[in-house]
Amino acid sequence: MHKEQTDNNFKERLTQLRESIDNIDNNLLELINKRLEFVQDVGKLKAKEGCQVLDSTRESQIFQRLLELNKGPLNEKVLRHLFTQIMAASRQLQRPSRVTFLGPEATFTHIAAMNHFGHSVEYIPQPSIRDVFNEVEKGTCHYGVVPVENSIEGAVNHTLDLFFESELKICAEKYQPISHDLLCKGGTIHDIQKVYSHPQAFAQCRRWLQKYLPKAALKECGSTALAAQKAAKKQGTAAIASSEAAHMYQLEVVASRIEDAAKNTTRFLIIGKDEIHRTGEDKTSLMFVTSHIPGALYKVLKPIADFGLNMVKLESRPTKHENWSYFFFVDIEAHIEDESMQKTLEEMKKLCLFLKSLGSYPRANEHKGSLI
Ligand SMILES: C=C(O[C@@H]1C=C(C(=O)O)C=C[C@H]1O)C(=O)O
Repeated sequence: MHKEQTDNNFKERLTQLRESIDNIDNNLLELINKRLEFVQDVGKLKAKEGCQVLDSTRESQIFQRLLELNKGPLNEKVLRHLFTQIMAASRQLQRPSRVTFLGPEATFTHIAAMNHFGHSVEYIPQPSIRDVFNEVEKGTCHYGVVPVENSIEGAVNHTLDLFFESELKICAEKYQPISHDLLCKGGTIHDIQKVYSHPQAFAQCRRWLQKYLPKAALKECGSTALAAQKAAKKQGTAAIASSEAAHMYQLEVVASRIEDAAKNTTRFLIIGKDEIHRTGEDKTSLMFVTSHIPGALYKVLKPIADFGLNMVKLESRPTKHENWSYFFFVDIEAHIEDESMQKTLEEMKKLCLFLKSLGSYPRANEHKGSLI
């Protein structure tokens, strides 16, 4: 076949396919707008009854249903991303919501928040985890996002401690894969004399730094995003931060994925004032203090096993009121409305000096990586 003929065939076929895509897009647009009209009606109903806008239980059920229905080629990650954005736009239409997070912008907490709530909400950074709690408590923001544990470094103690004083509830959890890049304003790796980052990021990239930048001075900062801001101001300096930070602070990525261990993940909590209903795949977080008697912790945990519940986390923190006395934190795979959980709590309460539930919320899957 002549080249001209092949070109014409290609163009014709491309035009046909694109026409089909345009038709689908027109239908999608119409359907999304129809969906939003129903969403507005739901919003009016909720406003009348004084109900909250975000219904995590319903959203989790929507994801479960769509994932079962999906036959591809759309993959799970992209499906989740698309519907996160559609639902975020829906919530925003019912009532504009404000989400606060441990800032500044482009921290991993910000990335986790955007992956959870989508791009349609207003994001407000805070200088500390305590400020995130305060803003949600005061009601200036509807939800807060804070880190609670990292797969390599362990618990974020400050977050755990703040739950003692706070009446806020955990409304959701989010696992965010953490990947570090080396960012700088320009030039090459050979020009870098100083590297800024958060101590945890340094710890996570130790071997890489020893190999490629053994002579660079390492300067600790309060967050990887702050490190990026600093590196943006001076040539010859770099930051270890997210690729999102590169984009936000106009830096170049000199080396990507420089962390020593793959599968580095941080678990974030979404805190707020909502009570989240049962989905069937839930987690409940509890905080308690045991008495100072032999076997106290063993006895308090025993009902969890007796009622056949799965404990997925146990953490301890000093109470700070009395030396060598501890708060314990446990996560259990159940909802507080479950009968087995109710019975477990009844038994545990009898054996604790203090016990409170930090909330029941849908269990997140650790392997639903980030897309944004
Ligand atoms: C539309 C609703 O409000 C919100 C938006 C949802 C959606 O877009 O499907 C689902 C749950 C709520 O977080 C609803 O409650 O049904």
